[in-house]
Amino acid sequence: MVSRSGEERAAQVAGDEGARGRSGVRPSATEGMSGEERAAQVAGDEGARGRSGVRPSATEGMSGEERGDGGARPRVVLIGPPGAGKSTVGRLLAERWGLDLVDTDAEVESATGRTISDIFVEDGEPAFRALEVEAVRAAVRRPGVLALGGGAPMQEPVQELIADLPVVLLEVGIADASPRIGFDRSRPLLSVNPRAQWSRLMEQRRPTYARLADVVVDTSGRSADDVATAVAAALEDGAP
Ligand SMILES: Nc1ncnc2c1ncn2[C@@H]1O[C@H](COP(=O)(O)OP(=O)(O)O)[C@@H](O)[C@H]1O
Ligand SMILES: O=C(O)C1=C[C@@H](OP(=O)(O)O)[C@@H](O)[C@H](O)C1
Ligand SMILES: [Mg+2]
Repeated sequence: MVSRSGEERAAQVAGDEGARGRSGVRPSATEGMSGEERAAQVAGDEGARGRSGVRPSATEGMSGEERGDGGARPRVVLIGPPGAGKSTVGRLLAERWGLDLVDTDAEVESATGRTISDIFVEDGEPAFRALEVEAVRAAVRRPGVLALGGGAPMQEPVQELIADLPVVLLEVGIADASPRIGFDRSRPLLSVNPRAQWSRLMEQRRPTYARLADVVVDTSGRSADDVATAVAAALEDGAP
């Protein structure tokens, strides 16, 4: 874990660039962008991203009743690179807490009856990203542990949907990610030149991951069980 004292965490939460504002309201990701940049961002072109901030959540500060969801929300949202262990640690946390694991990749697969790879190959990435947003939209109204796919937090609607939830970034470097995921074909974005592709994607994504995270837990050289313990401890320690 990048262990943060309550003060450091508060600093992160209050920071101008990299976290929510003092009011808890995050600035718009598209503020100040040209129409083209905005369109590229919505369409999933990560190259056009990198501006700071995301839109304030429409539901931030609302009661469960006002949101119309009875107050159900995930206890934690796990984000991070492929191979960070989001799905695995998510399952361990769900078991510990007696909650459901909601994994957006699994939700997309069960909703469509198709694998992520098939959706990418047959319909293209934008089709997958649209399904992913809908999976997150449904998931944020459910109690449980929410594990996102690695690319989900790059989508602006997803950033809005998770804006007022406790977000934990699971960090991992290429050295640990590589043996973990084996760079097989189940992750279509990594099917060609996987190590270079992983590194390129992470270079683009890291600033966004960091900005969205309330807590960062380093998973390198640690078992999934240790990581789950660190996440639970950080949350019990007063993270939002
Ligand atoms: N901390 C860890 N140490 C070693 N292996 C791990 C760890 N976390 C996950 N794994 C393994 O790495 C692989 C990828 O994990 P997964 O949870 O699917 O990652 P993600 O959902 O972040 O892409 C799985 O085989 C899992 O068992
Ligand atoms: O990084 C990405 O863009 C993706 C990560 C995958 O999830 P994991 O991060 O759980 O492997 C899955 O959503 C899809 O293959 C796309
Ligand atoms: Mg996963």
